[in-house]
Amino acid sequence: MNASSNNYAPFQWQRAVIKVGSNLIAPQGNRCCIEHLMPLAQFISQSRRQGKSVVLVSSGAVAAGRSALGGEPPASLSRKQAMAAVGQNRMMANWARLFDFDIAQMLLTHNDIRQRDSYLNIKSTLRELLEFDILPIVNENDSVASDELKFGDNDNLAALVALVAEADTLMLCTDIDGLYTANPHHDPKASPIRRVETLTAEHMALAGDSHSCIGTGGMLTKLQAASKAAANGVQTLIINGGDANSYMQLSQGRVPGTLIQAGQSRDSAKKNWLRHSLKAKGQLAVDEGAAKALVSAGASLLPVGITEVQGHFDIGEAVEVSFQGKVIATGLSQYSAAELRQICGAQSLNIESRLGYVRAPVAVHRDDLILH
Ligand SMILES: Nc1ncnc2c1ncn2[C@@H]1O[C@H](COP(=O)(O)OP(=O)(O)O)[C@@H](O)[C@H]1O
Ligand SMILES: N[C@@H](CCC(=O)OP(=O)(O)O)C(=O)O
Repeated sequence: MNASSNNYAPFQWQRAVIKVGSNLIAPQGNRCCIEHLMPLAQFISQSRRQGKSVVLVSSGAVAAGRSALGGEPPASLSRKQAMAAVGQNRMMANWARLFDFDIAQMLLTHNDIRQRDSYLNIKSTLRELLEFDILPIVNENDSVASDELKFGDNDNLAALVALVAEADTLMLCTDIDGLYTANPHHDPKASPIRRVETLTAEHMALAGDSHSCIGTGGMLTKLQAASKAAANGVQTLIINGGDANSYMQLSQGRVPGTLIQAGQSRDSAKKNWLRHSLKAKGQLAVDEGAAKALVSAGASLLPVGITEVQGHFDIGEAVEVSFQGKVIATGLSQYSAAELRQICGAQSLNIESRLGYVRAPVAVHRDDLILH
């Protein structure tokens, strides 16, 4: 299972979701501390200057808010939620001090990602923020999420954000430099595992709990997140996020910590998902111009090119796109069938006058569409 990182091609990434654990945000479990975040903040700034894009998933709200509510570890869910309400604010203020560009806060629950309409809203918001070069900072909406609405841990949340944000890489920044053969805090003989081609039950069995009472999930949730990411064509790095050397290695194309490779390309993962997991609920017939734009120009489908809407579907459901009776693409609709019937054939500028609002300028966004 162990391998040296030296024999591999340089490490590359273009869009990463970087997740930072509570242990780095508030190491003593009560106050935000900037010390461990400086190297990461510099790495993010430098990567953005090189044209890469980053979405940050930041834990630490509960730990950062603890001191305001007595300083003890939370004894109940409501205490934890109140701590998060205080700490989220502190944490964002801390991040704002580290960057000289705009940052944006996005607080999500599991339900928000599960539900089709809010899923598309999250996706569109992320797209807009990244287009304007704003750094999205995501956390679980701890003060509203009850158990059944919760992700519970930010490693798995970050894996889902990586899919929604169309990232190629998930970086889990923690207080240890990667996966070891056992928890090194308990076993001095533990040795690091540098590269994993395919995660197996054997790897999962190596992962134990967190040694501190600040982090949630320990190594197991990181491997679960990596497994989700790999299945969707996203590579995962587990690194020591407080160590400037990790980022230096990354900027030299080397792999610090543990790299868990993607199981397949992102394109084929997306194709499989759209083809096999989602059943099309309707059909959109399009004119020749729209068909050409989709097939030859890699464009999104605009309402103006739709000539007919068939079936009953809701926002975010899958639809087939056909030209002259032949299915040419499948994608997720930004509008319901009823809405599309009102705006088909209309220029995007006229969506508002027909519907009274504009959810999106396109009917099916290119990122949510595969060609047949
Ligand atoms: N096999 C393992 N390899 C490395 N760390 C492990 C392993 N098993 C358990 N751990 C624990 O996981 C911790 C990291 O997880 P956690 O404390 O939840 O961090 P974070 O707050 O960054 O999410 C490590 O500090 C270590 O105590
Ligand atoms: N949403 C919680 C973090 C939960 C969590 O997964 O924490 P961690 O294991 O430190 O990433 C918070 O902000 O405190």
